[in-house]
Amino acid sequence: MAHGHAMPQPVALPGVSKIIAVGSGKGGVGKTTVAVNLAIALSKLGQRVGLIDADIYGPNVPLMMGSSQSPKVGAGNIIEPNETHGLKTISIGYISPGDKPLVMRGPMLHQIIRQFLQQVNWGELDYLIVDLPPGTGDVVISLVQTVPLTGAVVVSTPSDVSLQDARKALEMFAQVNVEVLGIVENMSHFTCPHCHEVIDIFSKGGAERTAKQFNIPFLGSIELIPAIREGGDKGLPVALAGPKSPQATGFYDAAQKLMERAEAAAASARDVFEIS
Ligand SMILES: Nc1ncnc2c1ncn2[C@@H]1O[C@H](COP(=O)(O)OP(=O)(O)OP(=O)(O)O)[C@@H](O)[C@H]1O
Repeated sequence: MAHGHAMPQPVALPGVSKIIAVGSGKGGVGKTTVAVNLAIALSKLGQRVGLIDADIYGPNVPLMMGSSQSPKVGAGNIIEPNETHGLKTISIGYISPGDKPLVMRGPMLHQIIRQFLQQVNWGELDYLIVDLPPGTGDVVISLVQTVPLTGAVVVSTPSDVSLQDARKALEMFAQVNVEVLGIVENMSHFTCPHCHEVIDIFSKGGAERTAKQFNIPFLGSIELIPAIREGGDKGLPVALAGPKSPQATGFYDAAQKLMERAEAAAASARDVFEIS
């Protein structure tokens, strides 16, 4: 380590075994929908799961989770996360609700991310999922400076514009040394409920091809289904219906694959730690 002003070293959160960031590059591709449903699927598969809404400017997790209580702050300024649908969650939306835009500088953003990680009473968790904001890497930098990440999931639609941004997200994670555990293709195709014809609204298969090209696991595709949007708007994500629900199976398949990848990544990180 060089002398002088050393970069802050990330420190693991006691009790939290894996931290996974969900990013997309492009907004509106369903990143929060995927993060929330993956988190619920993991929890229904027996994992203890927390969810951080790291989108400070446009927090959507409270609406999608149907939770809005202000979190309690206890001794030592420790924040109690909201417990909804079996998950522990924190969002700036719980603290500053309403539609007022939040204006803040970079250091404040960094501070909030640190607080969400270190000052929330997460307890024992198998997975802490972090829903990243779309766009630039500010929050990712705050994250990697604060805690060691197990890896990231990149969400994209199959359209070329979305994939172009997904590739940027892949490069960003590579730059900060975060392993991408997989790509999820969202809004993959639409099955007409009347004629059962499959319509590829945003094209199809592009995310899988991108995954192959970058040698990254493909975690699966999620159909464009009105019930997924309705579930999000009502605060009752479709994954709550369990793995057998036709609308939720895509999320459960992706959650299973993610668990395998995350276990492998966590195990190899432990090996490196023990050797060094
Ligand atoms: N597979 C899907 N089928 C139907 N609707 C979907 C699907 N995925 C997402 N949506 C809907 O698309 C809209 C955008 O999704 P979401 O808010 O999750 O995107 P996002 O990428 O997190 O956006 P941003 O980060 O820019 O706020 C929401 O209304 C959501 O319910």
